[in-house]
Amino acid sequence: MRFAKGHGTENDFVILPDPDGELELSAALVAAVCDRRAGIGADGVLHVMPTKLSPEVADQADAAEWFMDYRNADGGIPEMCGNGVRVFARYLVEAGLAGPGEFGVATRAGVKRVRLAETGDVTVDMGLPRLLGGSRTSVAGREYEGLHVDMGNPHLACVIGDPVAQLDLSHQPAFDPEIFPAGVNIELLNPVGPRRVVVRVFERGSGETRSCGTGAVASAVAAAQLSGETTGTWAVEVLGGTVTVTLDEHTSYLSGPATLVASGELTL
Ligand SMILES: N[C@@H](CCC[C@H](N)C(=O)O)C(=O)O
Repeated sequence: MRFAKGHGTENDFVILPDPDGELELSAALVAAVCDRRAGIGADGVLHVMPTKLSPEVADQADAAEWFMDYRNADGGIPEMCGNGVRVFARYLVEAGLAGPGEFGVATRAGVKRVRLAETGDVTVDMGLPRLLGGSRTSVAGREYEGLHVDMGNPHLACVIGDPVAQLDLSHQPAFDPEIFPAGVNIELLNPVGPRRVVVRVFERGSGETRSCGTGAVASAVAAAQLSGETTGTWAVEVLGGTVTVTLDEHTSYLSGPATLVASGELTL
């Protein structure tokens, strides 16, 4: 099986091209590939499928030739991955499956338009975040309030007073299973300047990651709400670098680097 490896601000992915839709991608296979000791190691898998051969998104085939069938490291199947779609776009262009410039990618959260800039950054139109009220988490015995933000996938974005650099995110933070019956991605953030935040993320199905694109947008939304703003551009510092989030009345955009680092043959 051919593979490539890539990352967006160190949110890393194994890319599995499957142009004929032949790969049986079980949860066990995904978990084995993502294993950082016995596999290649990654936060998730980007399974590259022709949209028209993928029944769950075949209705998107007119707007997007390729479907990002994203899987979490534990084999779970989430709706969307913001950094994943940027790395997916980079792969499509480098593999000659899409022309440079702007195009659509099919996802379980609908078609996402991506744009590759000459600078190397990839921008994705992430759609309008949905604000669904408040909830709480607790990390190592400390309770935090947050905002429930739906980015296609669920987020709880918490602006906190404690320095995020000192948090212990080695265990799953608690959350309310009545509000998040399918689990949730949890962001903890400190505003550190005008429209600038530092964020740590505990991802559903992957644990703490060094970046999360949907989480970066959810974090910007939470920071914006705190400062009484609804539009503008936020710098979101994550462990793996910095991404940019722009909020406007109709949608949100996520921009940052997306890089391929390896390719080869997988023998698992
Ligand atoms: N890293 C991703 C989000 C991946 C999915 C998430 N773990 C979930 O289960 O919803 C991103 O960049 O958005």
